[in-house]
Amino acid sequence: MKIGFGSDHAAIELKRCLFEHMEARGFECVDYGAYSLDEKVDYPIPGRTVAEAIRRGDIDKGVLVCGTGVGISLAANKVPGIRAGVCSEPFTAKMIAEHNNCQIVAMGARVVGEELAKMICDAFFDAEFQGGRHQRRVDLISKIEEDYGYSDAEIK
Ligand SMILES: O=C(CO)[C@H](O)[C@H](O)[C@H](O)COP(=O)(O)O
Repeated sequence: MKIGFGSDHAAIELKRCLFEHMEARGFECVDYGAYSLDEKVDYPIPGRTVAEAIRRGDIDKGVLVCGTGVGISLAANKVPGIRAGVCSEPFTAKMIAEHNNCQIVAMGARVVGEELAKMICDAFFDAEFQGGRHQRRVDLISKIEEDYGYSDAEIK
């Protein structure tokens, strides 16, 4: 499993911490920025970058962090086929994998501390999509993209 990491300026340190944690667990990890504490990076940029990397098949899943996790997940969720969920505890992280088949877990660096964030990551990556009735619901999410005509849009 190859995991992509992205953050804005507010969450660079948490991203680094989670990157090192998942790398130590044996996952192949790729850092898509932000890289410097000196530079402001608007959250839609890393959110879009990581989501598009998943859509292209460059990586399998992603971890996105900004101040709250909300802005960066909103951006990622605009990319067709991508499902990102914001989590501030491990139970929801397990559920977004098992029920929602999310490819991205998002967190807020101004919301969760490092140890809790690691537990959230572990819960997400240790869980598997359960299919069954959940597949029907995920398909209904995809149908929204189809009905609006952007499910097969090319990456610009
Ligand atoms: O987008 C956000 C909320 O969903 C994030 O919290 C951002 O990190 C935040 O807006 C950044 O704010 P800053 O005052 O520019 O550091």
